[in-house]
Amino acid sequence: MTAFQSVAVIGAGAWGTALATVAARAGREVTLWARNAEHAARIASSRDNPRLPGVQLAPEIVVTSELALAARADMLLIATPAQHLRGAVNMLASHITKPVPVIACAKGIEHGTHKFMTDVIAEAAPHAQPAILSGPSFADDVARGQPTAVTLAAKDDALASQLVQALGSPTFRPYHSTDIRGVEIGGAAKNVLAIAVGIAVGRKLGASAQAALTTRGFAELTRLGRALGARGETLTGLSGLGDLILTCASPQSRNFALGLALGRGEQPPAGKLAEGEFTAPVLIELAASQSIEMPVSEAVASILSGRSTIDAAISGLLTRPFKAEE
Ligand SMILES: NC(=O)C1=CN([C@@H]2O[C@H](COP(=O)(O)OP(=O)(O)OC[C@H]3O[C@@H](n4cnc5c(N)ncnc54)[C@H](OP(=O)(O)O)[C@@H]3O)[C@@H](O)[C@H]2O)C=CC1
Ligand SMILES: O=C(CO)COP(=O)(O)O
Repeated sequence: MTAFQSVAVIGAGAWGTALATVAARAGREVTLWARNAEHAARIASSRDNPRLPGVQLAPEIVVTSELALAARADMLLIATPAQHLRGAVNMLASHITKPVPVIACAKGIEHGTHKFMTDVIAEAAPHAQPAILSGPSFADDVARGQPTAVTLAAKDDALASQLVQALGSPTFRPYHSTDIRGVEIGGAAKNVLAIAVGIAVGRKLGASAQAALTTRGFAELTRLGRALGARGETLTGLSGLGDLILTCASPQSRNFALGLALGRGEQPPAGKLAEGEFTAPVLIELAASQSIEMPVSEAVASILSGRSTIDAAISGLLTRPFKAEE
């Protein structure tokens, strides 16, 4: 028996829809909230979400645009884009009058404030118990019940463990942790690094370059993580190295796909959320504030902002002074 019988997922996108399926598979009573009433009604009747085509939503999942209805759940999963998470939690705040786990499922760092998702939750909803869920998990794979493992971190280890029990199943295996910041850094940075690797592949630099760039990207992710107090086992775990490996190796990743298109000189896929595009500028601001070098992320930010061409950025990385590996 779980302490959390009912789950509400806020944000009926690809990831929110997949997470609703996860919670239903785990035996929870599930409500999926969409901000748009028409979108909610269409999903409720068709059981199909255009943001996750080909996946039939389980009949027992309630789909609504009524926030008060969703907010009644024992635990809330926030699956909006990272830059919109504050807005969503602000809307929920008046409904959260007692301690309720609010799990950030978005991967990013807030523009302007440089805040990570759980800090945004804490600010926007003081009664919330913030947690973060992140790891190598494509929504389509998860929704189809393919085996997936992620990290779920909360400040309190017992709470993290209870949340794992509430959501876990043989095909969705969350590992609990108390290293909230370490989990958040991995999920945010990997999206930026995936754009870089996608560019390299789009430029046909070869599999060796793809491996080198992924590895050196992990080195800078680790540098920032250590500076912000992340644990080694988190950075080398599912939410760090695990998600980086996944996202840097497959065009199924929208961030990798964005980089691939840029590298090929093509238009990026339309209407697809690539969080790394939004995270890049704030990630390098954060790194600079910690005096941490993140050359790969810097290159991505300069390409995306138009400050540098792809060829100049690649040349800049390849002509960096030789140094000891760390
Ligand atoms: N897709 C994936 O494989 C995975 C995604 N994630 C993370 O999940 C987060 C969401 O991504 P994903 O679901 O893929 O993105 P999608 O683009 O598929 O969906 C985003 C959802 O957020 C909603 N939304 C947008 N703006 C707001 C807002 N201001 N307030 C409330 N809801 C809003 C959208 O509503 P509307 O439809 O009305 O526009 C949409 O339902 C990202 O941070 C991503 O990194 C994590 C793991 C896997
Ligand atoms: O976070 C994800 C996989 O873990 C989804 O990756 P993209 O956002 O790059 O599609």
